[in-house]
Amino acid sequence: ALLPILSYPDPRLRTIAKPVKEVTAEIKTLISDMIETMYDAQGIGLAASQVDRHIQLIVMDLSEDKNAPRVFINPKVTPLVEEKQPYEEGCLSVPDVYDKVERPNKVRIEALDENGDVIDEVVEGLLAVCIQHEMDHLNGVIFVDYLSRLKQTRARDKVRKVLKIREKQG
Ligand SMILES: O=C(O)C[C@@H](Cc1ccccc1)C(=O)SCC(=O)c1ccccc1
Ligand SMILES: [Zn+2]
Repeated sequence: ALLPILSYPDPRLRTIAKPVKEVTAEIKTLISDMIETMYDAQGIGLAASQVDRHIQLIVMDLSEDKNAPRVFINPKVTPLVEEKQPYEEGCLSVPDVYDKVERPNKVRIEALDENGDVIDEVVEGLLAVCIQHEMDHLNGVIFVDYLSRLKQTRARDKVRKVLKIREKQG
Protein backbone atom coordinates (compact mmCIF):
# COMPACT_ATOMS: atom_id res chain seq x y z
CA ALA A 1 0.00 0.00 0.00
CA LEU A 2 1.17 3.56 -0.66
CA LEU A 3 2.15 5.37 2.55
CA PRO A 4 1.91 9.15 3.10
CA ILE A 5 5.35 10.79 3.16
CA LEU A 6 5.89 13.46 5.85
CA SER A 7 6.89 16.86 4.44
CA TYR A 8 9.49 19.26 5.82
CA PRO A 9 9.32 20.98 8.33
CA ASP A 10 6.99 18.41 10.00
CA PRO A 11 8.42 17.95 13.54
CA ARG A 12 7.79 14.19 13.36
CA LEU A 13 10.71 14.05 10.89
CA ARG A 14 12.93 14.98 13.85
CA THR A 15 12.13 11.79 15.80
CA ILE A 16 15.10 9.50 16.56
CA ALA A 17 14.39 6.00 15.18
CA LYS A 18 14.63 2.98 17.50
CA PRO A 19 16.45 -0.27 16.62
CA VAL A 20 14.38 -3.12 15.13
CA LYS A 21 14.32 -6.03 17.62
CA GLU A 22 12.75 -8.67 15.39
CA VAL A 23 11.80 -8.73 11.69
CA THR A 24 8.12 -9.50 12.18
CA ALA A 25 5.49 -10.04 9.49
CA GLU A 26 4.28 -6.51 10.21
CA ILE A 27 7.76 -5.12 9.47
CA LYS A 28 7.93 -7.17 6.25
CA THR A 29 4.66 -5.56 5.17
CA LEU A 30 6.08 -2.13 6.05
CA ILE A 31 9.18 -2.93 3.95
CA SER A 32 7.10 -3.76 0.86
CA ASP A 33 4.88 -0.71 1.42
CA MET A 34 7.98 1.52 1.71
CA ILE A 35 9.46 0.08 -1.51
CA GLU A 36 6.15 0.68 -3.34
CA THR A 37 5.95 4.20 -1.91
CA MET A 38 9.58 4.97 -2.90
CA TYR A 39 8.97 3.89 -6.52
CA ASP A 40 5.67 5.80 -6.69
CA ALA A 41 7.42 8.97 -5.47
CA GLN A 42 10.31 8.43 -7.95
CA GLY A 43 12.87 8.22 -5.17
CA ILE A 44 16.06 6.14 -4.92
CA GLY A 45 15.76 5.75 -1.15
CA LEU A 46 13.26 6.03 1.68
CA ALA A 47 13.73 5.94 5.47
CA ALA A 48 10.98 4.68 7.79
CA SER A 49 11.04 8.07 9.56
CA GLN A 50 9.65 9.64 6.38
CA VAL A 51 6.49 7.52 6.62
CA ASP A 52 6.15 8.29 10.33
CA ARG A 53 7.47 4.90 11.50
CA HIS A 54 10.35 5.57 13.85
CA ILE A 55 12.39 2.38 13.53
CA GLN A 56 15.85 1.93 12.00
CA LEU A 57 14.77 0.74 8.54
CA ILE A 58 15.87 2.04 5.13
CA VAL A 59 14.96 0.90 1.60
CA MET A 60 16.93 1.92 -1.50
CA ASP A 61 16.96 1.11 -5.20
CA LEU A 62 19.57 2.73 -7.45
CA SER A 63 18.94 0.33 -10.36
CA GLU A 64 17.91 1.58 -13.82
CA ASP A 65 14.89 -0.70 -14.06
CA LYS A 66 13.74 -0.07 -10.48
CA ASN A 67 13.79 -3.81 -9.82
CA ALA A 68 16.63 -4.25 -7.33
CA PRO A 69 15.44 -2.90 -3.96
CA ARG A 70 17.86 -3.07 -1.00
CA VAL A 71 16.73 -3.23 2.63
CA PHE A 72 18.93 -2.05 5.53
CA ILE A 73 17.82 -2.79 9.11
CA ASN A 74 19.62 -1.23 12.11
CA PRO A 75 22.25 0.22 9.74
CA LYS A 76 25.60 1.60 10.91
CA VAL A 77 27.59 3.76 8.48
CA THR A 78 31.31 4.47 8.95
CA PRO A 79 33.10 7.00 6.70
CA LEU A 80 36.28 5.47 5.18
CA VAL A 81 37.73 8.72 3.81
CA GLU A 82 38.24 12.11 5.43
CA GLU A 83 37.70 14.04 2.22
CA LYS A 84 34.14 15.24 1.49
CA GLN A 85 32.68 15.63 -1.97
CA PRO A 86 29.66 17.76 -2.94
CA TYR A 87 26.64 16.02 -4.43
CA GLU A 88 23.33 17.51 -5.63
CA GLU A 89 20.82 15.94 -3.23
CA GLY A 90 17.06 15.87 -3.18
CA CYS A 91 14.58 14.56 -0.62
CA LEU A 92 11.08 13.10 -0.92
CA SER A 93 10.19 15.03 2.24
CA VAL A 94 11.38 18.31 0.67
CA PRO A 95 9.86 18.05 -2.82
CA ASP A 96 11.37 20.02 -5.71
CA VAL A 97 14.32 21.25 -3.63
CA TYR A 98 17.80 20.21 -4.82
CA ASP A 99 21.09 21.48 -3.48
CA LYS A 100 24.71 20.49 -2.96
CA VAL A 101 25.69 18.68 0.25
CA GLU A 102 29.27 17.64 1.09
CA ARG A 103 29.74 14.10 2.39
CA PRO A 104 32.49 11.44 2.44
CA ASN A 105 31.89 9.38 -0.71
CA LYS A 106 33.24 6.06 0.55
CA VAL A 107 31.61 4.42 3.60
CA ARG A 108 31.22 1.03 5.26
CA ILE A 109 27.64 -0.16 5.79
CA GLU A 110 26.89 -2.71 8.53
CA ALA A 111 23.22 -3.73 8.75
CA LEU A 112 20.77 -6.63 8.57
CA ASP A 113 18.73 -7.36 5.46
CA GLU A 114 15.02 -8.30 5.39
CA ASN A 115 15.92 -11.93 6.24
CA GLY A 116 17.98 -10.90 9.24
CA ASP A 117 21.23 -11.74 7.40
CA VAL A 118 24.30 -9.56 7.99
CA ILE A 119 25.24 -6.89 5.44
CA ASP A 120 28.82 -5.61 5.68
CA GLU A 121 29.82 -3.64 2.58
CA VAL A 122 32.08 -0.82 1.45
CA VAL A 123 30.22 1.46 -0.96
CA GLU A 124 31.15 4.59 -2.93
CA GLY A 125 29.47 7.27 -5.03
CA LEU A 126 25.70 7.74 -5.10
CA LEU A 127 25.09 4.63 -2.95
CA ALA A 128 27.36 6.08 -0.25
CA VAL A 129 25.69 9.51 -0.54
CA CYS A 130 22.19 8.01 -0.40
CA ILE A 131 22.78 5.71 2.59
CA GLN A 132 24.20 8.68 4.57
CA HIS A 133 21.16 10.78 3.56
CA GLU A 134 18.85 7.97 4.77
CA MET A 135 20.85 7.45 7.98
CA ASP A 136 20.38 11.17 8.67
CA HIS A 137 16.60 10.66 8.45
CA LEU A 138 16.81 7.94 11.13
CA ASN A 139 18.61 10.50 13.32
CA GLY A 140 16.08 13.28 12.67
CA VAL A 141 18.40 15.16 10.29
CA ILE A 142 17.18 16.52 6.91
CA PHE A 143 19.61 17.54 4.14
CA VAL A 144 18.37 21.17 4.21
CA ASP A 145 19.84 21.37 7.75
CA TYR A 146 23.26 21.57 6.05
CA LEU A 147 22.22 24.58 3.95
CA SER A 148 22.14 28.29 4.80
CA ARG A 149 19.25 29.79 6.80
CA LEU A 150 18.16 31.62 3.65
CA LYS A 151 18.03 28.36 1.65
CA GLN A 152 16.12 26.69 4.51
CA THR A 153 13.51 29.47 4.38
CA ARG A 154 13.27 29.14 0.61
CA ALA A 155 12.89 25.35 0.99
CA ARG A 156 10.01 25.78 3.46
CA ASP A 157 8.25 28.20 1.10
CA LYS A 158 8.83 25.89 -1.88
CA VAL A 159 7.41 22.84 -0.06
CA ARG A 160 4.36 24.85 1.02
CA LYS A 161 3.74 25.82 -2.63
CA VAL A 162 4.25 22.28 -3.96
CA LEU A 163 1.85 20.83 -1.34
CA LYS A 164 -0.82 23.42 -2.25
CA ILE A 165 -0.55 22.48 -5.92
CA ARG A 166 -0.72 18.75 -5.09
CA GLU A 167 -3.82 19.36 -2.94
CA LYS A 168 -5.55 21.08 -5.88
CA GLN A 169 -4.60 18.21 -8.18
CA GLY A 170 -6.34 15.95 -5.64
O1 LIG B 1 14.27 11.54 0.65
C1 LIG B 1 14.91 10.50 0.42
O2 LIG B 1 15.50 9.89 1.33
C2 LIG B 1 15.01 10.01 -1.01
C3 LIG B 1 16.08 10.76 -1.79
C4 LIG B 1 17.40 10.03 -1.62
C5 LIG B 1 18.59 10.78 -2.17
C6 LIG B 1 18.67 11.17 -3.50
C7 LIG B 1 19.81 11.83 -3.96
C8 LIG B 1 20.85 12.11 -3.11
C9 LIG B 1 20.74 11.74 -1.79
C10 LIG B 1 19.64 11.06 -1.34
C11 LIG B 1 15.67 10.78 -3.23
O3 LIG B 1 15.47 9.75 -3.85
S1 LIG B 1 15.49 12.33 -3.97
C12 LIG B 1 14.88 12.05 -5.60
C13 LIG B 1 15.86 11.36 -6.53
O4 LIG B 1 15.54 10.32 -7.02
C14 LIG B 1 17.22 11.90 -6.79
C15 LIG B 1 17.56 13.20 -6.50
C16 LIG B 1 18.85 13.67 -6.75
C17 LIG B 1 19.82 12.82 -7.28
C18 LIG B 1 19.48 11.50 -7.58
C19 LIG B 1 18.19 11.04 -7.34
ZN1 LIG C 1 15.37 12.47 2.24
